[in-house]
Amino acid sequence: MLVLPPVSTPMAAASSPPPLVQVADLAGRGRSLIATRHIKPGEILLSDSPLLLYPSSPAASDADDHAALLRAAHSLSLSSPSSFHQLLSLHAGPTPPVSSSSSSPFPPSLTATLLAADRSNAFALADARRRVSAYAIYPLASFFNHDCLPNACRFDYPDRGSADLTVRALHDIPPGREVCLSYFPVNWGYKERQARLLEDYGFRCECDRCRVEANWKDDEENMEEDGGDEGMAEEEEEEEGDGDFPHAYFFVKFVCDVENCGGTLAPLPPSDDGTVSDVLECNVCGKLRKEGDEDGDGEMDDD
Ligand SMILES: C[S@@+](CC[C@H](N)C(=O)[O-])C[C@H]1O[C@@H](n2cnc3c(N)ncnc32)[C@H](O)[C@@H]1O
Repeated sequence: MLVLPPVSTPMAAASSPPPLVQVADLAGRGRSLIATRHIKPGEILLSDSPLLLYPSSPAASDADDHAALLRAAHSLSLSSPSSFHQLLSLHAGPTPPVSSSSSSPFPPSLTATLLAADRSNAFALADARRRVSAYAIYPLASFFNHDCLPNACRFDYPDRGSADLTVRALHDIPPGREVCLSYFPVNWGYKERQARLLEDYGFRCECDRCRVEANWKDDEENMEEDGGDEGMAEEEEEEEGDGDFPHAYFFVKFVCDVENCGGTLAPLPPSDDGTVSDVLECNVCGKLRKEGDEDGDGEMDDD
């Protein structure tokens, strides 16, 4: 991939990007984050604090969440007009059905913009029991585009009293390559992913994985949702080769095998002397797994 020059967007000028990624405009993808140098597995690409944070709960309806978002945005507009302006400069995709406009402190068009920006950019934060406890919008992490086979994933620790987010590389990333997250658990099937991306983010995904899975029959997709390669016997995998499932390696190495987890595993950050860790951590359940022990039995697997 080309090494792209930095683009001087208003956002890039307002908050200088951290050194490992820079904002660039990519055709058809808008603002994007690009690696500025070779990145090692597990390296922390950025740490970001929320621009806006509002509470939620498993019982909250969309109307409750919208009201909480608008209240938090209103406070921000009063306490920090520049941060509020920054919030309004984030990408705003499709506007969700406006359920709380009558109680909004903003005029209808601004309310719609805020709800759309929230839908495209908010990250759900979960408590220790993995229930949604808040939503947060981050000034830099909002520039990560989506890929169904991401090369980075986010970690957050709200149960430690922090809403900060860090993003770690899953594997080597060459300079100039775009860094992408998955906007939802990577084990979702093709149709579910496409529907969510269109409805909430307003685009059709044409990533490498989607191009392959667009040609799958329904039963192949079900196999992936049921655990993908994990449900596939090793002999079958060898017989079929990787032609129909070229991303099998990704699932084996980077998708957490804890039941109902769906998290992504990233290596722990490299040590101070730059040595890459051979321990991977799940960004949802926190499970640690040694590289080469993909079946999780504590023994090194054979090749
Ligand atoms: C969180 S923002 C990412 C930053 C955004 N590109 C921008 O210009 O600010 C999400 C939006 O980025 C765009 N986007 C993200 N991933 C994409 C992809 N794989 N292909 C095309 N557009 C994408 C969509 O418009 C989506 O609603």
